[in-house]
Amino acid sequence: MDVGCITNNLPSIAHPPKHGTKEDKEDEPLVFDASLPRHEHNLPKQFIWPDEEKPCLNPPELVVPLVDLRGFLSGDPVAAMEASGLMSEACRKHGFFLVVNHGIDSRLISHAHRFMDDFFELPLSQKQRAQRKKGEHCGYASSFPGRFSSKLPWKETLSFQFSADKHSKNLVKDYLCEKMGHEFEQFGMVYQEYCEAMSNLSLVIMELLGMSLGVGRTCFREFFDNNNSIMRLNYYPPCQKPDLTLGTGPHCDPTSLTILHQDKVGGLQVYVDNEWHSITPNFNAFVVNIGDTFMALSNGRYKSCLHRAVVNNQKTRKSLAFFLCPRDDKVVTPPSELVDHVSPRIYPDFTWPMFLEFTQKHYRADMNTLDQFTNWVQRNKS
Ligand SMILES: C=C1C[C@]23C[C@H]1CC[C@H]2[C@]1(C)CCC[C@@](C)(C(=O)O)[C@H]1[C@@H]3C(=O)O
Ligand SMILES: O=C(O)CCC(=O)C(=O)O
Ligand SMILES: [Fe+2]
Repeated sequence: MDVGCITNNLPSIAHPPKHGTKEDKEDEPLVFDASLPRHEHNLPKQFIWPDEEKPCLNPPELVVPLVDLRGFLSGDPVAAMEASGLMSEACRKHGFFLVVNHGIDSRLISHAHRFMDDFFELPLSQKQRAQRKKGEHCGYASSFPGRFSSKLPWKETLSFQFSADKHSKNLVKDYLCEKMGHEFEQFGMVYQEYCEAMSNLSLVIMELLGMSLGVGRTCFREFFDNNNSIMRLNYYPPCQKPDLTLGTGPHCDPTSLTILHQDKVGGLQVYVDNEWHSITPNFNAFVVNIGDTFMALSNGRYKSCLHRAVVNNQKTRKSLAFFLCPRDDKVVTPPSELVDHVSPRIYPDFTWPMFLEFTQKHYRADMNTLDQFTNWVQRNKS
């Protein structure tokens, strides 16, 4: 896919087409309002994915390595070795692992889920106070009609920036209050606290990843110290034809590391050994996966893995995804220990803002994003 795939002006489903109508109305912007009556049996064609990408029924469950952080967090060197070894095995194969005993208060996680319900159940006009603008990654979006001309995801999202810089302590809260109004002060505070917890957990994981790659505990921790990350709330309403569409299409995360908490409904799937596998929800665990940017940082040793989200016809599904990203001025270059004549450089130097702009303005992230970005960087060099 290239720039041509990104277009806009789609028919509305805010007033669902009458049953059986062939053509949707082409004259209104598409809005996807979960509060609409869910009698819609004929999905608008833009939500119907090609046969080769439609979800498969009852995929096998992926046995995901479960990394217990308790020992490492209490300073036990043997536990640290065990944890980094488990991560190494997972990251060389499919890039996914679970972390438990992470030290994050379960009440904070529950509040974050509850406030998601409060937000996405608001009237559409209120959610649109935070409407995502064309070319930007923050804000409220529903199925991205303004971005893509087909294969629309069956979801609503709210995305916002988190900065670990000490001068940006209230960035999340201030953004959400500015967009939604000061009655969202508590909403903003919960996600400010949640993002701080995610950032701290990311740095712990980066220490273990550094150890597992033999570059030491501080290498990646320092690289992501003042991270400038993205928090995304994914809200997947029930769909009457869940076998025809996807909540989030197949992709590798372009970011560095994703820490995801999914609710008990389930729907995350990972492509391993040429087959889709489900990841069973576990409230006490975060699902962690390597992204494209960390794959480049590791000079290809660790894999950014293809995954997607399916929907169902009974229950709304929610997931909270924290996408770790380096500070804007950091150059993504693998540590020298990971580059030699046996393992030459695979990807060019880049900064995260360059890669993010590529995904927001030039290319819809899928399973080839990093390779397409590499080609784009090289074409724009000459
Ligand atoms: C940098 C990002 C772009 C996306 C959000 C974060 C990390 C994951 C990316 C995404 C989820 C991959 C699938 C396609 C996408 C358009 C989506 O379905 O939301 C991607 C996000 C985006 O470009 O908004
Ligand atoms: O909702 C999920 O389980 C996965 C979402 C995802 O992969 C993403 O937002 O990048
Ligand atoms: Fe993802």
